[in-house]
Amino acid sequence: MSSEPAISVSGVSKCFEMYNSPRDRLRQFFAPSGRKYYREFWALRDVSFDVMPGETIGILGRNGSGKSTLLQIIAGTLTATNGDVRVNGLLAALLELGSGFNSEFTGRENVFLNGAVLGFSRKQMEAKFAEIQTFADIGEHMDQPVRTYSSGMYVRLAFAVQACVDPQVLIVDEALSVGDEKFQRKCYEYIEGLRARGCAIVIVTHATSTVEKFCQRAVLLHHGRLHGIGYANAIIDQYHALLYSDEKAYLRYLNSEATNDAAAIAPLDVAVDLDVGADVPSSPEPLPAAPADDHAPDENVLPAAVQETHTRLRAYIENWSAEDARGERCEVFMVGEPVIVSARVRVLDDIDEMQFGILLRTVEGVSAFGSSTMYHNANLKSATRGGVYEVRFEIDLALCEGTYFVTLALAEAISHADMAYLDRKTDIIILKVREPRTKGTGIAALPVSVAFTKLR
Ligand SMILES: Nc1ncnc2c1ncn2[C@@H]1O[C@H](COP(=O)(O)OP(=O)(O)OP(=O)(O)O)[C@@H](O)[C@H]1O
Repeated sequence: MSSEPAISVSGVSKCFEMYNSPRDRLRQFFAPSGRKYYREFWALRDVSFDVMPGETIGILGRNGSGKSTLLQIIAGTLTATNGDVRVNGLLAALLELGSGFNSEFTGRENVFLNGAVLGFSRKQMEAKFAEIQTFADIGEHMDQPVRTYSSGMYVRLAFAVQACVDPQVLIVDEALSVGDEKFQRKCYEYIEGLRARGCAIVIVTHATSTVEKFCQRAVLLHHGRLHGIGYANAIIDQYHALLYSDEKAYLRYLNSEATNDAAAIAPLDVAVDLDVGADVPSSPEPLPAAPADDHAPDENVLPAAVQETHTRLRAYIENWSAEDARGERCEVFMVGEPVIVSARVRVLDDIDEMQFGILLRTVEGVSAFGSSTMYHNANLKSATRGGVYEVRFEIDLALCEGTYFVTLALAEAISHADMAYLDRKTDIIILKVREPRTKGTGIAALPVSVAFTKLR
């Protein structure tokens, strides 16, 4: 494999011109030079990093932090205001749904169109077509216009085209979350194969479990700046600290990480533009962590993920499960049915006070519900070294039909608004919520009564 970076992003900034009205846009068009009828909005500021061949890197960041803008600049569909991006080899990109296909053309025609954009002749695409068709697995829809496709079919075809051209660089923007879970699995397997062949891959996602499973390194963007770059686990921790804790906890987290492992994380300008408003909760929320396959690890052996991510482990979560009201392990529930999620906390140090949090998220990573022992005045007090405690959440699943992922988190409560994370288990339980007859859509299954009344 080449020692040259497959992607080199250096000093990239992107400024968007924000107009208050279409009139201002027109005025700007005719304005004398120097006169500005717009505000500048810097979506990216001075971002630099390299991706090596055979490396998969995840881009994390809150909504609006600049992830998609960065991907579009790497993919060449958007130009940077300052800085430079170099891509070494054939680049394939799965950007937002809708980009790349002509909706009036059939799937088959779009395959050839996309191939041409990627630099392949018709003959070369003909040779690849059977593989693309098998991968996409959309049957006779291949000869229908893509405007008739469901979003799942669309992603199947888009992924099949981009992946089967055997790129040296692959850019994926959340696109995979649209397909069904089986297809997502197939895509990730394919991505692994590409990576093994030396393809450099950049994935933007809100699902930290995806970054954890597929990426060696990750980048954290915050307000368009690069806040961290390093091992995926370390950046996920930093991302969660940013998402779920308050400013003090985030800064303390960064300080402790900087002392523990200066090479793994390179926090930048944190204090300058830290935004503690908007979607940051005022009190601590659950903080997710590494998924583990083993639900009941050997009592004396620490889970590998825990050993990796915590230099000084003081307590950890083990033996988690989801049960129905009869106490039986269960994955499929009816809307409104109670689930009992339980877990054990193994304590390795005397700890004054701990809170345990739970977070339910959709497949797309949207938080559906979170709670914590702190919210219920049920924190674990005066836990002693060697102790094992069980925590149980009984939750009525008032959620619309869908698949939800449960994350568990354990934190030391330092003061009411401050905490330090001890362990997290990200997306370790799957709950499938079913409804025999649809009564609502979205996430929350709110009680509804509705009726027509005859007035005349
Ligand atoms: N064409 C545009 N004109 C003006 N502002 C834009 C434009 N495109 C993006 N932005 C702004 O730039 C910022 C970064 O957007 P971007 O889509 O890159 O964020 P993101 O991290 O991908 O967000 P999300 O997680 O919500 O997809 C946002 O504040 C967005 O509103």
